[in-house]
Amino acid sequence: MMKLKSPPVNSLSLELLTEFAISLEKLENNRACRGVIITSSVPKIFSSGLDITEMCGKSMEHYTEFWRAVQEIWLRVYSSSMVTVAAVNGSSPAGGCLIALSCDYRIMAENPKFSIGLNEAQLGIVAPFWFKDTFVNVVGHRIAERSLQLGSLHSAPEAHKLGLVDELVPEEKLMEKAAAVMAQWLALPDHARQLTKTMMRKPVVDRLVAHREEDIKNFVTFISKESIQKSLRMYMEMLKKRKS
Ligand SMILES: CC/C=C\C/C=C\C/C=C\C/C=C/C(=O)SCCNC(=O)CCNC(=O)[C@H](O)C(C)(C)COP(=O)(O)OP(=O)(O)OC[C@H]1O[C@@H](n2cnc3c(N)ncnc32)[C@H](O)[C@@H]1OP(=O)(O)O
Repeated sequence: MMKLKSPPVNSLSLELLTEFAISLEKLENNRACRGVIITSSVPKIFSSGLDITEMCGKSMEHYTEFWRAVQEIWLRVYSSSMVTVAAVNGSSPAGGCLIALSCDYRIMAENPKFSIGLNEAQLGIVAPFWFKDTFVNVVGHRIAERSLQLGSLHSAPEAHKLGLVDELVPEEKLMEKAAAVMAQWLALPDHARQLTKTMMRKPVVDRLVAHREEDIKNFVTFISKESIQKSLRMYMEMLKKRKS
């Protein structure tokens, strides 16, 4: 099991992304490990998505390093040879949702206060093509398009209805259910499951691998724009105001 632990809200900072990638690599290289459940040890939050402070007021070099780390974590989770189950035990916007979408199966706590989705448009930013592709592969083109254009965050019941999560279970049953799903998936021979996963996911993975440097350049150019920086600063202020 891998538990995200970066209070208060599990923002995906460069440090957390780097630790996450190292942990995944260790598991991937351990032949005895055939599956991983990804969850959070922060109450009510799976992950608040990418750490917005990493994308605000920093240098081009920093944005480059940060975006490479974001790409890396997606490539590792999405193309993992292990069975990956997301036990979504709290809200999961944007980058947090991407982590869950990249797993093989998603189980969410059936708490209507928890929400999940790719809400980038609400921040005035655009989900990159590989976020979009991952989303489309889970919910289909029409639902993904509407949800992305509106930057929707869906309540747990709504997310289940849309197919964004596979199952809802009472919060106290989440880990038990995740373990049962893992056992079901691990009952199959690894090689057949792995080859099938690769067949389904390879085109999307290859697309980023082929355009990785261009994607970094696009991100750095986009995020460095003063209008985008202003949107991000306003969003952070809104988060702080909402609190007080
Ligand atoms: C042409 C295109 C080319 C390339 C692509 C270009 C761009 C694409 C770039 C990036 C994609 C972005 C992906 C992302 O993931 S952006 C992050 C989106 N996340 C969110 O919108 C979530 C925001 N947070 C919340 O809604 C709430 O915090 C949450 C529901 C998670 C928890 O609520 P709660 O009431 O429990 O806590 P808060 O008081 O709100 O937060 C505590 C504390 O944490 C700070 N915070 C929250 N989220 C973040 C974050 N994602 N990053 C950094 N900091 C965050 C919040 O401000 C509070 O701080 P403080 O007031 O100092 O205590």
